[in-house]
Amino acid sequence: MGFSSLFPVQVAVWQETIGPGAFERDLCINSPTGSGKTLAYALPIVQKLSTRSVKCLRALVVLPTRDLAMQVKEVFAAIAPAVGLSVGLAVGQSSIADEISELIKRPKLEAGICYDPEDVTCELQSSVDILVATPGRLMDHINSTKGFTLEHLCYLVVDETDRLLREAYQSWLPTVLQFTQSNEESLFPLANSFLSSTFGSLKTIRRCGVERGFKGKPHPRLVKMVLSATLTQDPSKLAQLNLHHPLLMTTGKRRYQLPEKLESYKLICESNLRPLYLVALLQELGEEKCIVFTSSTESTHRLCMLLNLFGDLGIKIKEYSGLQHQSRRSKTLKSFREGKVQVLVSSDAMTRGMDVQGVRNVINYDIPAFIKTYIHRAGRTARAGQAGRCFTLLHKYEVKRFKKMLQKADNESVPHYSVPSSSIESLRAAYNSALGKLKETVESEASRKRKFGSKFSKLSRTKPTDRRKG
Ligand SMILES: Nc1ncnc2c1ncn2[C@@H]1O[C@H](COP(=O)(O)OP(=O)(O)OP(=O)(O)O)[C@@H](O)[C@H]1O
Repeated sequence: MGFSSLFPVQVAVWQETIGPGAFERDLCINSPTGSGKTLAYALPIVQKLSTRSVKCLRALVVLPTRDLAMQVKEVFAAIAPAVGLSVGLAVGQSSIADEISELIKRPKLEAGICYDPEDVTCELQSSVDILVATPGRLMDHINSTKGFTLEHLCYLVVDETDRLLREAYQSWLPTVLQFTQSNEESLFPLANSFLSSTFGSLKTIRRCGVERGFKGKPHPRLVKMVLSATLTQDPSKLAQLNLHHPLLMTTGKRRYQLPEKLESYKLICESNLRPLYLVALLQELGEEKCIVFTSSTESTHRLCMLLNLFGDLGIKIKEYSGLQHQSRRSKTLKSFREGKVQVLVSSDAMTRGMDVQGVRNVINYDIPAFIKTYIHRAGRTARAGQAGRCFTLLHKYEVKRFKKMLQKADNESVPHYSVPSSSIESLRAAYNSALGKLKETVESEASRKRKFGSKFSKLSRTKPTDRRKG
């Protein structure tokens, strides 16, 4: 990967896993954004699985979004093949059938011998050792994919834990924990005897061990690593993970920590002039890659339209939000990574975990409601020890709240950043004209939607008749 040394969190996790800690405890890792948490868990898992002799699904990494899962898969893909391990992705990017064919190996068709695809006794095997998944697709495979089993799972990583614990996501967590319980408490006692009679089937036997540290826990137990830059320390939430002697690994005394080389600034302006200040700031930042965060998908859409109606700013600006289709979002992200787009206007879809090289600036167009959100948004810059800046546009009445919020991350003083008033004045005419055009665009978009909506409802009303005809 071109890295010459490990980052502190990677060294610490290595010590607790491959080093003297020997994976004896589950790990709760709270380390700032961009500190290298992905490799911190990927390295020991790959190291540990490098000696395996039979291929089966042994490590599962769960992430809240598709883009994030794809990013993490790339990290595993960079190191796992070197030791003969395969990595799979279950995020719903392709059809379920395509995904199944990537994840499950069917027995080879020998000359003259056919297998019955409905025959449950024919041995289906995992094609992957490590699976990176989003909760929804994971549940689809657990519920319906033949041959998909968590029976042999040894490692579970819950990345962006606080985000994943916030929602049930079809009860993926209790389901995974249930399927990795001791076999002695198996919900399907008959399945065990059936499986053992199947020729050549592989079994992982989890027993309630009596060894030191394993009392009352199945052994080999499922090792868990949970991570975030803002990891919850609420015991009632962490209890859902059923952790084994959990060890909290953290960089500072505080739960919230900003990257060392991040500089935070505030820009004070009237609410109605925010777009003007934003454009003036973007012009000052020039060609530098920048992410502008808004508070909702709708305001992301409107702001991006407005910026693009400003006339030729000489900056390529695109929208990235949960309102868009995944393929469109992925395309935009690719262009941003490649530097073909300089500014991304984003809703909180981009807030967590996304790692794009060379993002020098983050702008909070809307003040984040919580320090957690500030940390994750700001953390899209100043990654991997690089310098970065986070600007927050504020109304004067918001300054006090903002200061209080940043104190939670030990950030006492946030300097003012001012843009020259001459820049603001020179943009006024373009702003007024852009506002006029925006109104027209929004109206025409709304009427297109209405037309499409009525066509769609007409279609759905005619569908049963068509079906009857057909
Ligand atoms: N040992 C290393 N040397 C140099 N760069 C590294 C090293 N480890 C990781 N990186 C780089 O650091 C960047 C941040 O890593 P990563 O995305 O894992 O951070 P993170 O801690 O998970 O951040 P977040 O909390 O925002 O998800 C990535 O671009 C990664 O390639």
